[in-house]
Amino acid sequence: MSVVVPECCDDLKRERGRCLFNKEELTNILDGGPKLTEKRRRIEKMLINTPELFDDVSPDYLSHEDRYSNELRKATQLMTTLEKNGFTYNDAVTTGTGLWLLMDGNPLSLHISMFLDTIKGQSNPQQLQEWLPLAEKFKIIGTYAQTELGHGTFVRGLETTATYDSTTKEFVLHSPTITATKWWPGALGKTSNHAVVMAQLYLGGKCYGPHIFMVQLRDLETHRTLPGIVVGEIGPRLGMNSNDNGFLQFNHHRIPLTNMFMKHSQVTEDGKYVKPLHSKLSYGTMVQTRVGIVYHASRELSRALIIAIRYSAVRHQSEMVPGDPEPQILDYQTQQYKLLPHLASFFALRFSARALLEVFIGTSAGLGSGKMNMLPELHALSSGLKAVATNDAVKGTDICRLACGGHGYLSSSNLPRIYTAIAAGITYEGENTVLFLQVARYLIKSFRASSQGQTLPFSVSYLRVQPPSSHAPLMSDRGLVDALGAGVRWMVGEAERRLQQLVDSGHSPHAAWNACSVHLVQCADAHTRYYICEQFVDAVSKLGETVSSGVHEVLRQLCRLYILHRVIQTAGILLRCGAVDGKALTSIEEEECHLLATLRIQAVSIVDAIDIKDVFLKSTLGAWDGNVYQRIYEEAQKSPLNKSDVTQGYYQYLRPLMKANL
Ligand SMILES: CC/C=C\C/C=C\C/C=C\C/C=C\CCC(=O)SCCNC(=O)CCNC(=O)[C@H](O)C(C)(C)COP(=O)(O)OP(=O)(O)OC[C@H]1O[C@@H](n2cnc3c(N)ncnc32)[C@H](O)[C@@H]1OP(=O)(O)O
Ligand SMILES: Cc1cc2nc3c(=O)[nH]c(=O)nc-3n(C[C@H](O)[C@H](O)[C@H](O)COP(=O)(O)OP(=O)(O)OC[C@H]3O[C@@H](n4cnc5c(N)ncnc54)[C@H](O)[C@@H]3O)c2cc1C
Repeated sequence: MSVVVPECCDDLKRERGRCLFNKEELTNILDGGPKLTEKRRRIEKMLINTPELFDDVSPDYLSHEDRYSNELRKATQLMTTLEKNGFTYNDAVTTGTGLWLLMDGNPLSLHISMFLDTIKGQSNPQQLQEWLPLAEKFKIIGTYAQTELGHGTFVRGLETTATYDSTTKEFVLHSPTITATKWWPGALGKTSNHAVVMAQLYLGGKCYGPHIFMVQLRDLETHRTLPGIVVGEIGPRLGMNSNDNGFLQFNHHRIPLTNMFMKHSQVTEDGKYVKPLHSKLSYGTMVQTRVGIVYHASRELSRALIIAIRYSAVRHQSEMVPGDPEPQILDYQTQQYKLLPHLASFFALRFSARALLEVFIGTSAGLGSGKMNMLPELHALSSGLKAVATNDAVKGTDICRLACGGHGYLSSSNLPRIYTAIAAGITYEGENTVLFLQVARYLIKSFRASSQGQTLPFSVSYLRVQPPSSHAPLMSDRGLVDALGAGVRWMVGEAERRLQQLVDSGHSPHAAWNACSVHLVQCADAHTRYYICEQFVDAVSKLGETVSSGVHEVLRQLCRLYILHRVIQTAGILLRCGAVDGKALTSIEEEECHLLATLRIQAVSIVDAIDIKDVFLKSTLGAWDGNVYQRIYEEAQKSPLNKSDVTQGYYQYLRPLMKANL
């Protein structure tokens, strides 16, 4: 059946006709300015004009091995296309385009992110000069091998050892137990010929804790595994199965002294240890990746939202008024309640990701001149935002899937794949509960420091024991954000009180910490969300002076929805600490419903402004033209089961069953 694709279906035409703001202006804001929009579109055009980057057959129909090879084919093609056209792989990552083409995890992603970032951030000048050009030109291909079968979260508990032998000036890498096997690193199984490996440094029989080493794993000509190394792939996962997550064991494998990354700590030829300025500087690559993940999560959430909101404008179901035509499902308040707060979250995360990036850049510049004081703040912010962003992206993506009813469960909607890929983000790069507990540690320390009269860093300054009282009217954006801040202060104060009470009653501080950890995680989550609200309000108010009134109004409404929704989610705490009363909550609930109806009118135009092209959305439900049913039907025709009317399975199994005398 041939498809006549209308320019765009009537429903979407009508939706777009109601747009009251300048879409291009909103696109520019999301990209970070018109120049960045223009650059992103140039990259997209170049990629769209490279047919080799697209799948002929859906990866769903490929074998495990073919999925990997197909993705590797596209990943290498992507790198050469970028290079030939004067772009870097970073350009493809920071615009999202590259990651979207490589739809389900790709075998070069660890190379272009954590492997290169470790070389840039952990090398001394000689190492940088030696390794960076090789890695940038793909002469060596690597990954980040830290997690082991027995330990992922607890980096200090890693078992892989790197023992210095001063007689040969080498480190001996060894995996003493099965649990010391490196397990999970992306691209480790079959792609990488090098890895940066986290191992316990031993000098003269003493352990100096985890340090990073550059290790060659495979021969650069034959790609065969080197002696003393066992490496392979770990098998199918929930998602991202086109990556070759791998395992790695060392059997007394020797590497030169100069292969320990020596920017921050050093080992001399005679085996002396030189301490770093801060003990956690070797965790820098993780921090940098967490910053990137906040952007990544917001982008993936936006893809799901575009799909679900366009589909909700095209899908008609049931009767709102008996006898009337079936309405667009987006007209149901419950559907708006499912989707629009997540749309607001996407904007909130995007502005917060930008603010975090600035903190990261500022802190990194400080580290360059020996200033370590911003490191705890960066660690807490990046941990909290990584956790909230991935939690919300996963939840939001699943809500988008559910909001599309049965068709959201179709692989061709692309929602399952977006979901399984981003779901891994809750676990990798620091499991979210664990990261929240790191944030909580910072909150409690800050709260205690404030009681002793110390000045607090900016992200926690609102926790000070005697904060200035809020002058903003409660129902203003600022007033509600101040109320949320008061709620977090109350929660942290309460956590501190409970901790102290447990210690006073004879518990060790560690036992007390564990006994309060559910509450502590809630404090960290609430603190991070307060920070996000602040960033959203600040960004919208700063933009107010520079953008047109239509765009400003949309941003103001989204920001308001985010705050109202957050207040309702936190109602219990806010009532307990007296920051709001029942009457205020009732009016907030009513206002939220009102705002849903207002935002619904322009919802399609808002997701259009996110400006993700169909080839990157890869969805039968979310395409720009809204031609949903034809696309779903055509995708189904591609199923290999439809190649013949009667399948082999019929002759092999079904027919014998039907003929059997049961
Ligand atoms: C650029 C990318 C772009 C886009 C991304 C897109 C897609 C994703 C692409 C790639 C990602 C794919 C795969 C992911 C790869 C991985 O998963 S790699 C493995 C990641 N592993 C982890 O994250 C492990 C998590 N665990 C930890 O980080 C630590 O073990 C810990 C923080 C939980 C605890 O560390 P310890 O050494 O045990 O700490 P401690 O002795 O208890 O001390 C705590 C004190 O140290 C401070 N601290 C901890 N970490 C840091 C840090 N990074 N920076 C600064 N300070 C740190 C902490 O605050 C405590 O300080 P106190 O003053 O309170 O003592
Ligand atoms: C798709 C994917 C890709 C990955 N890529 C890489 C990679 O490239 N390189 C790499 O080195 N690693 C990689 N990892 C590993 C990843 O970083 C770890 O899985 C992650 O750090 C969590 O560690 P874990 O698996 O040991 O979980 P655990 O730490 O065993 O967590 C299990 C449970 O225990 C809880 N828990 C653990 N510690 C605490 C605590 N202190 N307090 C309270 N609760 C706790 C957690 O909250 C969780 O509920 C990848 C993982 C995945 C899923």
